[in-house]
Parts: sequence; C-alpha cells; structure tokens
Amino acid sequence: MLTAHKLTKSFTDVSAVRSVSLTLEPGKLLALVGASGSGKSTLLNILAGLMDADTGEVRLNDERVLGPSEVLVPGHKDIRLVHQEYQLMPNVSVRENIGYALRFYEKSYQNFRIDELLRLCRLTDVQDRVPRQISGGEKQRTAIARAIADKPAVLLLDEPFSHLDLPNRLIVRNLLFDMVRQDSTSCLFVTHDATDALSIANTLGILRDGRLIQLGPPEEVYHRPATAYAARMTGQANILKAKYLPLLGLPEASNSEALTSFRPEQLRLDDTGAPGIVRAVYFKGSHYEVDVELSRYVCVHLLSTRNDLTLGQSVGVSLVSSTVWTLQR
Ligand SMILES: Nc1ncnc2c1ncn2[C@@H]1O[C@H](COP(=O)(O)OP(=O)(O)OP(=O)(O)O)[C@@H](O)[C@H]1O
Repeated sequence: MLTAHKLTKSFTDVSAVRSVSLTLEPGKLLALVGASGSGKSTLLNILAGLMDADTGEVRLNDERVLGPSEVLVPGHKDIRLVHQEYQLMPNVSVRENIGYALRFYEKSYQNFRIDELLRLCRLTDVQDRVPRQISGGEKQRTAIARAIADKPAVLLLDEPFSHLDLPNRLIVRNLLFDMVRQDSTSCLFVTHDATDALSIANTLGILRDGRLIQLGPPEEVYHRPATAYAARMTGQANILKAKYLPLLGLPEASNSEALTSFRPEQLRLDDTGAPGIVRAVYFKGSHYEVDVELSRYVCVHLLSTRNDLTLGQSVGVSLVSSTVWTLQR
C-alpha cells in the first residue's frame, strides 16, 4: 500500500503541493483530477521518489520512499512513473524498449513476458519499429508496457489519455483496468479530464492549487461535489445561486446566496415544467445538449433526445428537487 502523509512542495513563488495525504491500495485505481497548474505532475514526482517534498512523507508498505537527495539513483524499484512525454529510447525498437525493463531476467522469461505485453498492449504488429515510426497511441502503450513489464507494485501515470483518440483511449483504459485487477497493481493517474477517471477509478480526488479538496468514490464526487470547481472538473454542471431555484419551480433555500449544483441529465424537458426559451442546441450523436434560458440572468444546460428543438422555442423544464446539491464556498 502506498501512503502519502501531508506532502508539501513549494517552488520560489508558488506552493505546488499543499498538505496532500492519500492512500493507494493494491488492486485499486485512484484518479486525481485537476486543472493545469494544480500540482498534478509535482505530486506524481514526489510519490515516485523523483522529487523531494519540503515536508511530509511517502511510504510503500511501511517503508519510506526516499527522495533524490537521499539516494544515488532517484526512484523506487517498485514504483513506476509513466511521463506525459513517454521517454522511450528513440533508437531501439518497441520490443527492445519493453525488453529493457526485463534485462535482468532470464532470456526465455524475457521473451515470454515481452510477447505477452505486446499482445496485451496491442503492439505485436509494430514491435520492430522505432518510436518515431509509431503513432502517439502506440507510444503511450509502449511506455505503459515498459512500465508494467516487471509487475511493479505501484504504477503512476501522468495524463495517460490526453493525446489519444477515442479508440486508443478505450484500449488504454481497458488495459489499466485489467492490469490492476489481474496483478493487484496499485495505480494512480492524474488527468485534467475526468471522463475516463469516472469510469475506471475506484477513488477520485480533486486537486486545486496544490490542495486535495475532495476524495471519494467517483459517483459521490460527481453527484456531491464539494465546490463549484469540483463540479466543473468532473463534468458539465449547472451552478446556480439558491435564490434562482424558484425559476425551476423549486422552493428557495434558506440561504439564498448559497451555490447549488445539478447535472444536465438531472433536468428534463417537460411541458408542465418551468417556462424557458431554447437558446442553443448542440448535436452530440446519441443526444442533444440544450441551453434553456429561464430568465435574463439564468440559463441552464440539459440533455435531450428530442430532435425537434429550434432556437427561440418555448419549452418547459423540470428538475427533481432532491438532486439539487448545495456547494461549499
Ligand atoms: N521546477 C519548477 N520550478 C518552479 N515552479 C514550478 C516547477 N514545477 C512546477 N512549478 C509550478 O508549480 C505549479 C504546479 O505545477 P505542476 O506541473 O505540478 O501542475 P500540473 O497540474 O501537472 O499542470 P499541467 O496539467 O499543466 O501539467 C505550477 O504553478 C507550476 O508553474
């Protein structure tokens, strides 16, 4: 089990990581979601033993993970970090890149394991090419294959989905999901886009300005985000002051200035609902995203499968009151 206790890291004029504590269990996937500059990469480097924290400590199964100032070769033998830039060896093949991680094993096991990883990561057909001859998705999968080759206890990934198209995202997502279950790997990845995190993570954390502001099961963070930032980082959200709830036919809350949040899918087009005017319609394939203006100051975003909506059309909107969530400031 990997644990971080009150990690803090500052650079000259910025606090990149502020008192972050977390636990990562074997066979579990933890995703940290945060905007650019929220401290994701800094935190990963500290967890991997590649950067010294100013205060706090990282432990792997009760043994302290030492920072670069305390060891000759930075990094921990049971923890792998897959960087955003993949860091593959440019002049050797995909097969050799993966094999490098297995160089201390017997040749027959090396070959068996490389073949297995090539299959698992769908790289068999490009195994003899060098990195500049393969796609971004293949590079990403090669970096992951190399990182998991000798079955590390902990796999850390920096934005594993950011440069990938949809088919590649699904391949990498399934790969991580299967690997974590089969090998009981502890896996932590950071991302600025929660889409994949919501579907595979056991636990989701929200990082803001170096602080872990929320940590919990994805459903809980999605439906009960701590703040407006947590709501927006985990998907589309309607954020409304409580005083505007009557526009949706709901009773006004006691604190009219409190911020409330609800998801687009929690709103329904309903002829008997609160009146509004369609201001935008976006085709999304399986459904439409629709902006409905409820007043001069309030516009809500909802999902609909109706294909007859036109700009300026009058519609009714309803929301189940129990789904309105009050945010912390
Ligand atoms: N070596 C450094 N020297 C000075 N400041 C740094 C250094 N590394 C990071 N920072 C600052 O620390 C903060 C956190 O940076 P970090 O790279 O960890 O964020 P991030 O969430 O990974 O961002 P991104 O998603 O854009 O990669 C930022 O304000 C960044 O400018």
